[in-house]
Amino acid sequence: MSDSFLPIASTGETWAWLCRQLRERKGELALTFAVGLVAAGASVVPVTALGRLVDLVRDDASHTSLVPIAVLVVVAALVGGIAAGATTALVSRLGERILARLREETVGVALRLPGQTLDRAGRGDLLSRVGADVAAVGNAAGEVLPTVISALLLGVLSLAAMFGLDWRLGVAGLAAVPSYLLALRWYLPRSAPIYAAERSAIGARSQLLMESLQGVRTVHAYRLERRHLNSIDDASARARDLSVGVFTLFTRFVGRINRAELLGLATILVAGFWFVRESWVTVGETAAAAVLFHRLFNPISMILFTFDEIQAAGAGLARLVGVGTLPVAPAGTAPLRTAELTLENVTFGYDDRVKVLDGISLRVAPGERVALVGSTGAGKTTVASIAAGILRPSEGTAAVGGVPVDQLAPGIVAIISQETHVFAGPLIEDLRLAAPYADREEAEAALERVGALDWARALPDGLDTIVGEGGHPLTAAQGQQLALARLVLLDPAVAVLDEATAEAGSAGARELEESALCATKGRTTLLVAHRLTQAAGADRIIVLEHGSVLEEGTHDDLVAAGGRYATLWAAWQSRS
Ligand SMILES: Nc1ncnc2c1ncn2[C@@H]1O[C@H](COP(=O)(O)OP(=O)(O)OP(=O)(O)O)[C@@H](O)[C@H]1O
Repeated sequence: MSDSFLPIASTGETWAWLCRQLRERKGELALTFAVGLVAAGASVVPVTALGRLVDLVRDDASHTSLVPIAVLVVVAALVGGIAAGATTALVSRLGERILARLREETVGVALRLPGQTLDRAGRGDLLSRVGADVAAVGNAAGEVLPTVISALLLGVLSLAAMFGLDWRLGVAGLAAVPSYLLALRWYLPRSAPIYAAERSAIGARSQLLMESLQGVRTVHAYRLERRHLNSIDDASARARDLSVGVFTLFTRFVGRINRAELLGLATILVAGFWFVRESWVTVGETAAAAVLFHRLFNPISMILFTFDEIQAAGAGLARLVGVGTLPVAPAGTAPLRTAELTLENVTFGYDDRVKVLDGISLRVAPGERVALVGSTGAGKTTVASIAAGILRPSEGTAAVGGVPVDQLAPGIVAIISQETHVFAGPLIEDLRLAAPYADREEAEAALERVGALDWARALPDGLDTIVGEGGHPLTAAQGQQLALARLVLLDPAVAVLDEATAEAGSAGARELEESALCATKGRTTLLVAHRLTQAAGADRIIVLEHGSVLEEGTHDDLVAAGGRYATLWAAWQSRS
């Protein structure tokens, strides 16, 4: 599976998105910029004051003439300190807000993506975008960006100050720029592939480690320890060699930067010497220009050394903005007309090559309970997903009361799929996901209806017990009952149950069947039945084979007809 099935925004799209965000926050941006300028300006002042000081000392000025300079330096230091802190806070706040918006947009789109898109793309890609990519952009927004922006402002203002001292000194300062650019031109094309190789080697090592740990029983059983250790060793060695390569390259890059610094400073000093001899500038001005330039060493290095992080953040941003470019159908709003579920000539394939459903039509009357039966791979889950609006048919329609399911307001159709999820948190909140305003009595009533109240109350903190990942463990059957209780609270007119009891062992299965029956009483219900007792209790049964309807009728009719269902039923009875 390609890891980039979800789109990645182009550079143009990413910039356009970023500019839109910044335009929306013009005021905040202007304030950040203004405070940043004050901070940079305040840090340039003491240096120019130093130049003035040198000239005063050379001219044997009186002690009192030094006082205003000392005051200026102290005030500039205070203002600079405050403004620099404020700039960092403002830039990170701006960055964090934009990032929060991006994360909300991405998750918002991801949650409304059609199931097929997510299945094809692989959830891993999406998870790495909202996880690792958000972290990379967050790091840039919170730490790298404030440094870079302050450094850029300081760089521009320092150059301006050098030109302000004397244009010739400014030109001498500019002379170092080409060496920096050359260093970057040497480094960037070399660093990108080696960093990418290092990242993938580290990824491969983690993958190997994870596989070995997850499959540790198999590894022990087949005595594969040595072989696994050897492969992990090899992968580690590759990652280590690449890391050493990255470090070597970086050290050589630092050498080039140092060379550029040396060249710049030497140019200013030599040129300054000449300018002083020609009486174009004073010694103090030359000294100030040299210190201004020297003070740029740190900021420039910071910008250059964070280039990789900025590149990673840029790539992450493009991946996040890319998710936002996916077309997502707006949530439906149509009200319920009648609770009749219909599928008409529905054709569907997970990919373009194989048709999984081939022109299926079925109808579930209001309040009717219809069971779908068929061998593995017949297409039952696919039909259920289409009926619930999780999958969209390639041809035909799935509708409730004549309205396509994707146009219906939320809460009219609900599905309990094979993967019922217990969300981490108090059990009662898990229930309230379906109905946020439900009170404790309603939640308890829902649990009671599905026969789960007794065990829920018996949990260590009753309904307030933390369940889900890291919380009190629930059995698979309890998880199913919780899902059924959520369905009761949501109170949909149409319920689709896909193997709601399949998880349970045979002892608990009957109890779960009973829970499912109670939860769906009075609702139009389409039920994927793997246990034929569930089908036998339904009003009508539809037998699917190879994506088409093979038989349809009541249990008694189908048994009497002696067809596929009758064979399945006979086999089921002899087994049980
Ligand atoms: N996400 C998917 N991507 C590709 N093919 C899929 C996917 N899900 C199901 N299929 C294929 O579609 C066909 C129908 O699967 P479906 O799960 O609907 O059948 P089923 O009758 O519910 O089977 P089971 O009883 O085993 O759950 C099968 O051939 C299956 O391999």
